[in-house]
Amino acid sequence: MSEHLRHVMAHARRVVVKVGSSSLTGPGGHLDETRLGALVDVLARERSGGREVLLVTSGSIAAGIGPLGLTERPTNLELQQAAASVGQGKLIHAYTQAFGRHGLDVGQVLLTSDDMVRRAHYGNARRALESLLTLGVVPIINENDTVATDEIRFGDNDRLAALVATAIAADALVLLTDVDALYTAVPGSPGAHRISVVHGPEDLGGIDISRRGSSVGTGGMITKVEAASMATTSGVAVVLASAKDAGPAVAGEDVGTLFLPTGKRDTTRLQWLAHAARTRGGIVLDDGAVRAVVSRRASLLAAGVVEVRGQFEAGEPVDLLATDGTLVARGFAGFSAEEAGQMMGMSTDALGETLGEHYARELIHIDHLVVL
Ligand SMILES: Nc1ncnc2c1ncn2[C@@H]1O[C@H](COP(=O)(O)OP(=O)(O)O)[C@@H](O)[C@H]1O
Ligand SMILES: N[C@@H](CCC(=O)OP(=O)(O)O)C(=O)O
Repeated sequence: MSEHLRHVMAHARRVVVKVGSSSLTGPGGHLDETRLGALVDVLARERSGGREVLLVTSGSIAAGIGPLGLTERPTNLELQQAAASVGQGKLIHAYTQAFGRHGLDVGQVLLTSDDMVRRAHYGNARRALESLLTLGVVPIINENDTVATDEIRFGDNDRLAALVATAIAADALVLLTDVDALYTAVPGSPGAHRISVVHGPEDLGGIDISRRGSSVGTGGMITKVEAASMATTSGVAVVLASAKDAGPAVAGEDVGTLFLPTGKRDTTRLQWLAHAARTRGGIVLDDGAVRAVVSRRASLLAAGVVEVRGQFEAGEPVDLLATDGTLVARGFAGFSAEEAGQMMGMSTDALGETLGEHYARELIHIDHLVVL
């Protein structure tokens, strides 16, 4: 049924593939080089077929469990950092060797959440990835778990993979895991059946994704569905499939679950604003302003603002909230928090008369806004 939709995958030129810990490590907390090698064979074939491939790989912590003599995935941060330090070395060594057998070089890219959250860093990470691709190198990306702290870490690579895919304007994102698709309920439970295509958020109502995933993975299905939604709203097609089905999934065969793109590709600046930006403040809109911004795609005028929260400077990202606290949009503020506080509730004419001509304009221009 979904075969004709899979051409999105079959024709994708730039593909981000993410593989989970449970698909790369065995029960004793050691890397499973056979499974890793099988994945690399698929990716190398795609590369020689002319596609650009980036790999986001989990498994640093899981692959450090055995070598450190631990019996299970550590829960405290210091041990996770140590396991990641040992495991990441083993991971990159295994990938270097496996891709090397195909005559391909790999480049290790370890990212922290700051690299995605701060705009200058985001641009820097994007340029580094582009440069590797231009040079024909396969980027092997993971979170920098050894220096990540609880406060700043992504924690799961599903979201990181979606951010990477949008940042480098990939055509497709393939999430490989230990289950063969998204199911309507926990796989194996009565009546649970595979979902072949998700056209948009409306197809996800009533699906049970609450159960935690494997003992070595972190996100479970929740973070995968969130990552898929993040990527598809930015115009990136997503396939969720078993790592065993990596070949057919990347080739666009009817395996796993295809999430069709729902949005168009925004400029990178607006993608960053929507998904990665960390805000220091918010602007609360009355109901009319919410309708204007969300439904009519109008600029935000000071007249529709009822509260200004936190501190921000002109040009910084801010949250736009409804009066019930719902996040409805994000934008680059046209004025600082202090100025916005003085301007709120005033018509454009009144702003010009009381504060001066400089203030007689929108608080956030539509070109600097993304509706969420
Ligand atoms: N509705 C669902 N459909 C498919 N899998 C689900 C669902 N709900 C929960 N899961 C669980 O999500 C797990 C995958 O998540 P996780 O273990 O974090 O994978 P990874 O290590 O690949 O990131 C599956 O093993 C499965 O048990
Ligand atoms: N950066 C961590 C990834 C943790 C993670 O997301 O794991 P998973 O749920 O298996 O994708 C690691 O390499 O262990």
